[in-house]
Amino acid sequence: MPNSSAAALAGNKSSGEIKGKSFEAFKNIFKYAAPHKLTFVGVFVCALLGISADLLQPYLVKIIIDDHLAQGKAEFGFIALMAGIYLGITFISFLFTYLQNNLLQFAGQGIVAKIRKDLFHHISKLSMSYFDKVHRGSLVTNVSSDTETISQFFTQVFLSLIRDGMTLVLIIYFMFRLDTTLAWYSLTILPVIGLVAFMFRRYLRQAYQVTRSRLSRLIGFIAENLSGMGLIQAFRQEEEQTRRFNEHNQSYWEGNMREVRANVLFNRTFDILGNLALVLVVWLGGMAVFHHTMEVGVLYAFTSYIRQFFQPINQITMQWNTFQSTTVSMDRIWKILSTEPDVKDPLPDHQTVLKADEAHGKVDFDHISFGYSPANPVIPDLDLHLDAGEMVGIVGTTGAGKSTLISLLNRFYDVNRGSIRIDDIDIRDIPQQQLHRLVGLIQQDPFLFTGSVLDNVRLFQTDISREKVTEACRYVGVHDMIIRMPQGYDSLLSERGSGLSAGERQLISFARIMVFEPRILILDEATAHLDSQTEQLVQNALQTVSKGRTTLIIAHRLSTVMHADRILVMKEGRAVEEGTHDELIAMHGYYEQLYNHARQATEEE
Ligand SMILES: Nc1ncnc2c1ncn2[C@@H]1O[C@H](COP(=O)(O)OP(=O)(O)OP(=O)(O)O)[C@@H](O)[C@H]1O
Repeated sequence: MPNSSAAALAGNKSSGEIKGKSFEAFKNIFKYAAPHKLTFVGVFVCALLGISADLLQPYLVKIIIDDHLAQGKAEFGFIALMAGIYLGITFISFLFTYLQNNLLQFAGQGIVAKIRKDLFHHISKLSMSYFDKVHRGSLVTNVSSDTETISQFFTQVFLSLIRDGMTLVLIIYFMFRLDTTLAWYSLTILPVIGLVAFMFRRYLRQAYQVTRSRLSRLIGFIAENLSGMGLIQAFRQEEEQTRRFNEHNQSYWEGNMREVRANVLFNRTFDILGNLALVLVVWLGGMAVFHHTMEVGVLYAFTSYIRQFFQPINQITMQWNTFQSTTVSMDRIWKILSTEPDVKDPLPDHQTVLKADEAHGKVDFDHISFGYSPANPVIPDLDLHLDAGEMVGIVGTTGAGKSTLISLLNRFYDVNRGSIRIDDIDIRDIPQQQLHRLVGLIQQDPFLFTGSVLDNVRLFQTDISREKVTEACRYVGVHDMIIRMPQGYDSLLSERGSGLSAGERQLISFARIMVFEPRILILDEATAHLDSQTEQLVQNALQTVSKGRTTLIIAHRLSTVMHADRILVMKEGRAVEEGTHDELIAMHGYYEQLYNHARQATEEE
């Protein structure tokens, strides 16, 4: 995964450019560590004390052997004192290692929690055009596993660099202190270690990347299947999907096994090298002891150090993989954090305040032009004006640009040419938060959050009272249904409100409108999925909700818009006809064709 993503991220840029970008990402993500500077100093001090205590132990035994036992001095008091000091050192090592781990976790988790918070907040501010381009699944990966990789960097890689780096330096120091010649001999093994580490590193990285990419494919497959479960069962695809799942599962298992085998091989090779070094030390040191040029205690301490010498090297090498995936994760996260939204709030001195309770709701689309790619306009030129409180229906063929018009009024995108004004104020001059309080949107499939009915109606704004919510629900005719639920308004709705019918979900979204009272109301195919009986219920609610609000209704079913004050007929991004239902029928034009077509379909049904 890291490699392919890095490649995707880099596109066809030169490696110099990529390195520059990675460095920038590293620098910026590292800024998150700045507030934890003191904690890191604490980690460093604790690590130094913990490791020193660890490495003093063989030295202490050396003193006991050489200065006392070998000299034939068997002073019980002294040995007991040394044993006490040994125990004390063990306790100090435990204490500082414990403190160092806790401090590092505290800083690491704090850093990542802040990155995750900023990332989520930033993503929620990005424009719709961004979500058109980016796969949502990869954003989920960014927020979950990329931040987790960064967490591993601060808690594991960083720890390894500090702890294992210092251990190595101190071991080398003690070895040279004990016997310079034997220390030099021991270090001859270093180039071999370097070569083995280099060879394995490449192989391990490849194995790791393969496993990661197979895992994300497996996760993607599960997510896709869960969201399409209804369709899978309806088309009896269970067996086929299980077969495909097994393929993904098997391939992930194989990748994992390859990674495990490579890891075991690498660790065992290191063990063999460690034992070879030990044999070398015992052989050379034994000879020296035999010829009385070295004390037995020195040989004991040396063998202890050489045993400990390989572990930190092994650890640092293993962390290299995590370090590489961290670079990729930091790149990806920084790429998101540095993305500017296309739709921006006005600068403070250009802002115009338009509060929902003070606005009239007059809307003007002044010769607007828009295309998702500017070269390919979906709406070439549209001029539409809505009076305050007017209800306008928009009909037209699929792809005529009706939903696009709504997205533009909500400022999910900005127009390429012309302007949209509410109460004569360009919507680009209104802060987006105010604009979204002014304009209420009801979509074909209303989005319900996991939470109680109460919170879904008031959108988790606890300052809105239960009474206000109940009143709104009564108003739109959904109260009776809610109180029949086991916990009434406190009943928990599952993901996207899957426990409710389409009509019930729609009525709850109408209640939201009543609670938030926007001046302008937009319904985008709000009744498309409803049977005619439920549609009637929703129509009644609509009459209630739209009273006194400027309302824009997009509908395929002409019955939904027939009673609007005015109907606009759109074709290929242009308004081709306009008038009341009767006027449009009298024109014998495109609307009449749509109407006759719809009537024929109803009769056939
Ligand atoms: N996010 C997008 N990115 C690129 N093109 C888009 C996007 N959304 C819509 N389009 C294109 O813009 C055109 C207008 O789409 P729009 O959804 O506004 O039509 P519509 O009239 O609402 O259609 P329908 O009645 O089927 O919902 C279509 O050609 C569509 O393919």
